[in-house]
Amino acid sequence: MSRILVVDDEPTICWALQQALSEDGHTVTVSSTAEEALQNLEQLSPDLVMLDVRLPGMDGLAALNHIRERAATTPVIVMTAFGDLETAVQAIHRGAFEYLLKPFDLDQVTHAVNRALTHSSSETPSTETAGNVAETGQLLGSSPAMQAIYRHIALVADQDVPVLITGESGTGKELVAAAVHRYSKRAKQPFIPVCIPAFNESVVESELFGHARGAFTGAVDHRIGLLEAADRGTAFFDEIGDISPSLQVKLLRVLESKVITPVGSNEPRQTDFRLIAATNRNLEAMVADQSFREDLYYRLNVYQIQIPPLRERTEDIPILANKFMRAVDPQGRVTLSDSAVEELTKRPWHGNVRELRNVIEQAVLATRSGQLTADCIPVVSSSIKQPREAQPLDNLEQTVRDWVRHCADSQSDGELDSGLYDAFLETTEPLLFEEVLQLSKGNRQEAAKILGIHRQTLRDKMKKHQMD
Ligand SMILES: Nc1ncnc2c1ncn2[C@@H]1O[C@H](COP(=O)(O)OP(=O)(O)OP(=O)(O)O)[C@@H](O)[C@H]1O
Repeated sequence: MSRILVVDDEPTICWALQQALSEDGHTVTVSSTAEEALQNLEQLSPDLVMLDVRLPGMDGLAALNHIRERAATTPVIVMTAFGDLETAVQAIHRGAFEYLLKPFDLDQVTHAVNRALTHSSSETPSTETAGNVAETGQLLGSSPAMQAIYRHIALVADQDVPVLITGESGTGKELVAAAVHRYSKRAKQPFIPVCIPAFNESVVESELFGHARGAFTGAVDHRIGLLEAADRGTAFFDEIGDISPSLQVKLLRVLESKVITPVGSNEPRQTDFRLIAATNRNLEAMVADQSFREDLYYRLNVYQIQIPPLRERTEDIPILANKFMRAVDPQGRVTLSDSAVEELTKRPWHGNVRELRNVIEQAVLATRSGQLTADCIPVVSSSIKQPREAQPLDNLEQTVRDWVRHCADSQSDGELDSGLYDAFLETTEPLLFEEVLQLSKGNRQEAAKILGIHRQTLRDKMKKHQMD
């Protein structure tokens, strides 16, 4: 079958790989250093190299460069137990076929090996890199979950496809989006965060699409919108699950055509941005209950990166906590005690890394000694509390939201006709009055008092709704 060269200094890994791959009929040779592997490369002429990153002497990434120079078409699977974002990106950019995280199960290995052996050389990732881009907003964490995220970022960065990042609030979605941009071919162009729900309804279109001079009072000049500002770069759409049905339609059109028309203009303009979207909502469920357009969902969700909540990767807490401490205490006067780490690991962190950062910053600023102990950690330091149980009011709120969306959806272009307010009152007022009249045992005066309106107003409204 095939000749496979395994380069790893851990004898148990070499043994396990040798057993599994020989069983599949491959001939396996093992080297414990990169130098030895490179010496034997030509003679062995392997069909595949499996290369560990941390090796004594020359490391795996440096060895990868030499392997690519001497055996350009031989696929290389890079393996690591200590992955960080830079390693993952470097491995993929230097032409690794796959990036496997240890510990791996043997099925995973067999699958990767088979794919690598049957790949066409065009599948090998490009070795062009976006250059050594500055490490701003560094992503930290060494948990398996974070390492898997580094791998996703490395694999998708250069592919220029839309990415959907999901995860609870404060898990680092924007940081991941920025990293995808930073390692992409668009890195030298702008990264434009766009949080549509944060805009006032009246300005959202001019913010997104720009406006022509004189389009409305105060529009003294032509102004380009955020989507045009992102031209040749990346637009990051935060909170995508919270945009109105009519904007969903407009956005879909822009994504399909890559053309925008500024408000008050009839000159469409091309814009070529890469789309990265993020949400803390369950978009699949929203598609199922028709509150999010299915066609838009498929357009956004070409590659998905899910970020688990911090409470599911508590291994990352010490490194994050230390980083946040240094931000407010650059001289390193305060240290983190074991009891503090233990306390931090127990917390539910519903506000995730953002909440951890706030707690740590407060604790460092409040501490009088050189050490943060468990009792220095503020108890409730964030407004984000345990999600409460669903209340009847939540259903009411949801019903109102669904009703508005339903009205918009029943219009072909998602635009709402006027008269929504009256239609809403016509549906809801009779129900409200009925319930309150039941409470007051039919006594209208009492009902009006409960409602907080005048008796005559109640009578008029009941008449209007033909409630006699
Ligand atoms: N892995 C990480 N390493 C270092 N800092 C992190 C990490 N994850 C999150 N942070 C920090 O936590 C804060 C929140 O991150 P970010 O804004 O990216 O979260 P988000 O998921 O986009 O939040 P939201 O859903 O509320 O918009 C930021 O200060 C960010 O720098």
